[in-house]
Amino acid sequence: MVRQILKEYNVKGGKMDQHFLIDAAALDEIIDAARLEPADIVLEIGGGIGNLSERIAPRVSKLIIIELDPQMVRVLKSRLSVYENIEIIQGNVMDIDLSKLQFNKIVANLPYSISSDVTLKFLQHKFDLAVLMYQYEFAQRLTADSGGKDYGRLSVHVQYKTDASLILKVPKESFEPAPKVDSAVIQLIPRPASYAVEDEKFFFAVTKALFSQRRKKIKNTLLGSPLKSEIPDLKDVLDNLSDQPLDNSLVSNALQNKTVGDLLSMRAEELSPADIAYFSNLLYGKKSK
Ligand SMILES: C[S@@+](CC[C@H](N)C(=O)[O-])C[C@H]1O[C@@H](n2cnc3c(N)ncnc32)[C@H](O)[C@@H]1O
Repeated sequence: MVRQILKEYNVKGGKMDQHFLIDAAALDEIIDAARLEPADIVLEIGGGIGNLSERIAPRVSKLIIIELDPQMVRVLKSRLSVYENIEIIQGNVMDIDLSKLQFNKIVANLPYSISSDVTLKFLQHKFDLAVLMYQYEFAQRLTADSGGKDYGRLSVHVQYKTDASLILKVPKESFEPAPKVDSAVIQLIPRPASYAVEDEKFFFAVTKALFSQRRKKIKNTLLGSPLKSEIPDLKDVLDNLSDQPLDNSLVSNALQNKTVGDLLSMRAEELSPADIAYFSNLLYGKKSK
């Protein structure tokens, strides 16, 4: 079906991250995961030839599609003309102010070159649920637990804001043209974190600093990081906190009965998002405001 459409409209794909999902079962699973309701307003990034869009539009009150490629916009307009509830915006999602659009769900087979930036952009907005296709390795990073190589800054950021689950692995053969790598569908459900963060901006800055040198011990990483510009006497602050016991009720199993000094001699990937929030709150108290 999708191959036929590509032929009919003479769409080759390959440029602008254009890999079209041809597996109907995978398309249906994406739709199921979005738990679409008649009142939903869905934002789709990269409509392509409309293979996801045509499954979304009949089930919701409105579908807003942002698509970069004018050729794809023409195909979308031609193929989806029967639906009166679709708004197509031609442009780069990274240049579009999403706060000007009203939507409560996001469904997209994303352009992989902007995976990180567009995900962080989504997380600045309010929405109920997102179902997003990523490159498989990237999807693993989003859902990774602390302790492994996939766990990093992005995992902390995404898991602080949402419950993130990998719901489907999609092999490269499910796309036309096939990309070089496999993909996976992630469901994001925003919710308040179970731990407190005193200052979000500072928490993100600490997280970024912690993972800037993931093989080094935390103390050395921080002292060589831009965090020094936020806390000029960072070395003294860390030395003075060193003997302070961590609050067992706020930190993960890996940090039970440990001191700040013990934490500083660990590596960032050993800290859970809650541990990083706890540590960032400690440092925030020492930051000159
Ligand atoms: C992986 S394809 C997905 C197409 C289709 N939705 C599907 O599932 O088969 C990504 C789509 O995003 C579009 N695109 C690429 N970069 C974009 C950007 N920065 N903003 C909006 N759309 C973009 C491409 O033209 C392409 O149609």
